[in-house]
Amino acid sequence: MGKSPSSRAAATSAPAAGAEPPAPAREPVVVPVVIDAPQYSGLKAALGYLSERPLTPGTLLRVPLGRREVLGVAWDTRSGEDSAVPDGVTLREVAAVFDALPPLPAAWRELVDFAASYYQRSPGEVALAVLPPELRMLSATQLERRLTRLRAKLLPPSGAQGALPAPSAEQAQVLQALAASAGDAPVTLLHGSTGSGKTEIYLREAQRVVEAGRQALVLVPEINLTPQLEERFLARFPGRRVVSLHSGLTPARRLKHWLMVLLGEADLVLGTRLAVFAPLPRLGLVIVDEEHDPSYKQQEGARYSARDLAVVRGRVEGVPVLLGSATPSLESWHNALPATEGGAGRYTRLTMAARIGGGVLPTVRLVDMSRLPKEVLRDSALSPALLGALRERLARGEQSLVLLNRRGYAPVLHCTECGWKSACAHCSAWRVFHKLDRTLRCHHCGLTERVPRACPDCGNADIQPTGRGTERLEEQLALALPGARVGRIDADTTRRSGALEAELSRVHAGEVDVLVGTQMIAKGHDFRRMTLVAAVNPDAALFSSDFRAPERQFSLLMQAAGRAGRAAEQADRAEMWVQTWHPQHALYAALRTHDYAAFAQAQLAERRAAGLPPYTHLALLRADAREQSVAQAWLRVVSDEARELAEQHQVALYPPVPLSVQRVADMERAQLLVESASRPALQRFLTAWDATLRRKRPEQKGLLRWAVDVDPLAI
Ligand SMILES: Nc1ncnc2c1ncn2[C@@H]1O[C@H](COP(=O)(O)OP(=O)(O)OP(=O)(O)O)[C@@H](O)[C@H]1O
Ligand SMILES: [Zn+2]
Repeated sequence: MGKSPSSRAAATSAPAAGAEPPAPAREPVVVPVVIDAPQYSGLKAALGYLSERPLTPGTLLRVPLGRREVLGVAWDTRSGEDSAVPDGVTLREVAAVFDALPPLPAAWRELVDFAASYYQRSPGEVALAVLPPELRMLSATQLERRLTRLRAKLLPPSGAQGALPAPSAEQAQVLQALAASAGDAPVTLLHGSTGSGKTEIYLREAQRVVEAGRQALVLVPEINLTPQLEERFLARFPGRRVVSLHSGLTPARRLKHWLMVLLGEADLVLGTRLAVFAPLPRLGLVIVDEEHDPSYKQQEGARYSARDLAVVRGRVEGVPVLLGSATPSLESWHNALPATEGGAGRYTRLTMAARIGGGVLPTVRLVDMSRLPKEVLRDSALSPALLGALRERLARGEQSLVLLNRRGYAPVLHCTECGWKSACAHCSAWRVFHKLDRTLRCHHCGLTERVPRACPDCGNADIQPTGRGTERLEEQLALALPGARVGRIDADTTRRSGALEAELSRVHAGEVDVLVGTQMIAKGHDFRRMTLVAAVNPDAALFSSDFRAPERQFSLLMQAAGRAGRAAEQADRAEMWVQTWHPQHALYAALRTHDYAAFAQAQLAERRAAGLPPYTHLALLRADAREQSVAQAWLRVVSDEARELAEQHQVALYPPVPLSVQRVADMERAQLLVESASRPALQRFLTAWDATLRRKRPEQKGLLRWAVDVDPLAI
């Protein structure tokens, strides 16, 4: 290799082995660069910048934009495009090139391009949203300094590995099947009961890949919720580098971890949805734990599904993808059902029905609340029978978990005199009463005020809480079970960093008898002393207008039930209690028998009959404005404009409607549903419609923003 500065520069930016290093160029060339430009700004494609030498696609750089200088990524020249400077066009020059970093891999750019086109955004918006924010702040020199420091501190990781548990018979079968098919890079759905030992499968699969010199990517729903899982991974890879990637890291840490990934120094990446874009140069396997979890769907900006992108990534890179859950999403279940059973037959399905150690799943008990005398329910959310069962656990020194998916003390305060209620001034929602700091808080916009001493409308001093949240439930449990150590885990008690870990370790250490909480505690945790789980008020989801509500509720309850009886010796006395006014409901019947397959079959039949996903494909066009009529008017205009286009693509457009929580932070929200039997047809329609959306946007005075949501979670 030559020693002249220009050939050194060319060599650093040269593509991987095999390709000719580009000759030092004298004429400046045009480099396509993607930058963070939101969709509505009208910039969809890459921008051209001048560079004195060709830059490998994937190179990070800084470019001028207006009066600012922004971070960008050199992008691929599309076939037919010329890198010569076009006549009569003035292009600006690249401001700085991050030569010290390897370019982002081609597979990474392909994934970003796919996500941008599928979710109707610009590649730049997707790319910049998934790069560590800290990168934007750094100059090339500062980054180089960070890299030097990072490399100096990269000591070989140490730690000794304990003895591995011998795989159960089912685990052994699954491992064998996975090893046999790995070469075909399949997508596998691992349907394993709660406590069947799915994590052990992930660990061993990851180990196989890492030992072969490749890297494993493991996605989890919310890393902070499961510190236990991170520890298990760390403990299992001594001498290897396990790196976490999620938005809870400090900016400096997130950059450091991301750099380790890009430099190929990380053997295993454990991360949340944004980690699906981790630029691993030697990827060998993608695992998606709890693949049904709604948090895999990004809800703002580029609204991507990390689970779906994981599958795309596997295809792009030719590596296996393993999706795991005790309650798979109906989409994945449908994909894994063989065609002979009415499914799509796209994924391989592997099953682990038994719990580790041979323990059974908890007995499900339904308490018919409609039979209880009114007096009983006036003061307490807890039926006498459930209280009795909790006392039994206390007497035996076992733990219980009480689930209520609503935080705060009471969802609303009301005046007993004039009927005033604690509405939020900025949202179409009630403000929740939090007793601890005596505040009324809006869970949508965050507006927080002291509880008024008297009714703001009539001055009556008697204002009362209606309904109950976890804070009130905790108080009632402490009263009803004297001497019991009651703990609570929800978004309020865990705001302080480290608080969740502390409370969870108290639970694991047996210092809590009854744990109250929201869905945060219902999933993933490997509690060893829990023999009772109770859902206090789960009925609301039965009558929701959202077609996914039953699926979500069933999965939540089944996951919650899975926290009980995880230690085999206690499993036969483990119980899941459900307090309900509708004990006959089919959802509870399926829960009683732990029959996910039957529930899925019934739901899929309903979805097919109603023309809902996975049998049709949906997208939402959302619009926000100060007034509802303005938002809806714009939706109507762009929908009218698209009438012919929709017909041509066999896509149905529904009338605009307000969102179920119509106003949030003084913003009126409306949406329009787009539906098609064919995914490609929907894609083609959305791409063609995009021009209309941009053209019509400035014509609508008062429209604040709009966005397309492909495969929306809720409609
Ligand atoms: N082969 C094995 N031998 C002994 N113990 C095992 C084995 N496999 C897993 N375990 C233990 O069994 C327990 C349950 O396993 P794990 O947490 O992986 O279940 P899971 O399938 O992920 O459940 P969930 O879906 O409820 O999270 C854990 O404590 C784990 O350490
Ligand atoms: Zn509000």
